[in-house]
Amino acid sequence: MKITDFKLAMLNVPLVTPFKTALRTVERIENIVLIIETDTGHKGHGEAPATAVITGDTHGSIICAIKDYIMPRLIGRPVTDLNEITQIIQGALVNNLSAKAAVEIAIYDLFAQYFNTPLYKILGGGQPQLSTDITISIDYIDKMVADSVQAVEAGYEILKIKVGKDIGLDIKRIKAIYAAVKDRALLRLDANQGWTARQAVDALDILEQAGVKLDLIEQPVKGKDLQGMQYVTKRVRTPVMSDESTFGPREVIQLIQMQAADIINIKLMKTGGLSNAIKIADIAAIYDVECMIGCMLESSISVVAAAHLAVAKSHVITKIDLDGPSLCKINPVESKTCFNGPEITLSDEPGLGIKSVNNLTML
Ligand SMILES: C[C@H](N)C(=O)N[C@H](CCC(=O)O)C(=O)O
Ligand SMILES: [Mg+2]
Repeated sequence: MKITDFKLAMLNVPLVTPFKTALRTVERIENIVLIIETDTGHKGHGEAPATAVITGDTHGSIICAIKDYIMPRLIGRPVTDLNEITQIIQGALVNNLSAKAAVEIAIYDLFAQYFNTPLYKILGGGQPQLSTDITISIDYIDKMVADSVQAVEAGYEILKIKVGKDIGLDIKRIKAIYAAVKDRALLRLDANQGWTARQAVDALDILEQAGVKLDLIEQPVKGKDLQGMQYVTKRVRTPVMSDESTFGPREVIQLIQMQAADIINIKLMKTGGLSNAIKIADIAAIYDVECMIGCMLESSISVVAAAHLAVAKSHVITKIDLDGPSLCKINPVESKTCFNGPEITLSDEPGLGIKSVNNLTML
């Protein structure tokens, strides 16, 4: 099975409700989709969102990196040369991690299709069911409480509450949501770098003393502020998780050695795809550090790739934040993978099990 050609397209899917974090507000998914073609007629699918505020990647940079730097180096290669291909992808240019992720996802899709096996089995097997949390966007307190109650009534048992804009209001937001759902749902917080280290410690002290129990606090301080992450991790009882602080395996090793977080959030769009995500999961397992598998605003193309990885690495990936498809008004992907509220059930079709993708404009 040799790579012969590729197509790029823009995927456009409206969100159920605007997605609001400390960093940005988004109303629709507009992601680049890559379809890699082969001499056997098999097609591999990949996806890259332009999350410029986190990864620095824009639609223009993703298209240019795939079209001009990565894919020309892969045409003619057999997909079974997986390790050589991932080396070429990672070495084709620096940064551009979302573009690299899209290409790697499509290549792993084809690699598993070559063996006529679902990707999670190629990656090590496991039970193909996961249960994800759902994100509650940052908003007025009443709206966040109403959204939280609605999510619980829809079957979600873990809520990821966005905070990080105003520390005083954030404390009120969390207390109000906790009071409304505490017996029915576990709360995770994501400040998306919006607090200082002192603010984070003070806020978590206040919440802990008020009896608010939290599953974790994600990225309380700026991504580059590892000292700040370490300061918070040392002082609060709530587990601290890194997101914007850790992209690739080297950063994960440094963070673990500094004890600057308790948990690592792995996202394919930060690692540049599956090969580095696998390395991070293996490193974390060596150090006995738990991981979350997370996503950006992604549809079920790249989210399903992340889900296959999480199934295969469930011994270390114990927390699931793969709610991208749940936040969308429609699922543009035709496949047997099932998204039913929090439950994700992977298909046993070869590769990622993608039959076709709707809502695409070819580029
Ligand atoms: C969608 C996911 N639950 C999430 O919250 N991801 C964000 C970043 C998403 C974005 O801005 O596209 C995160 O974990 O920080
Ligand atoms: Mg985050």
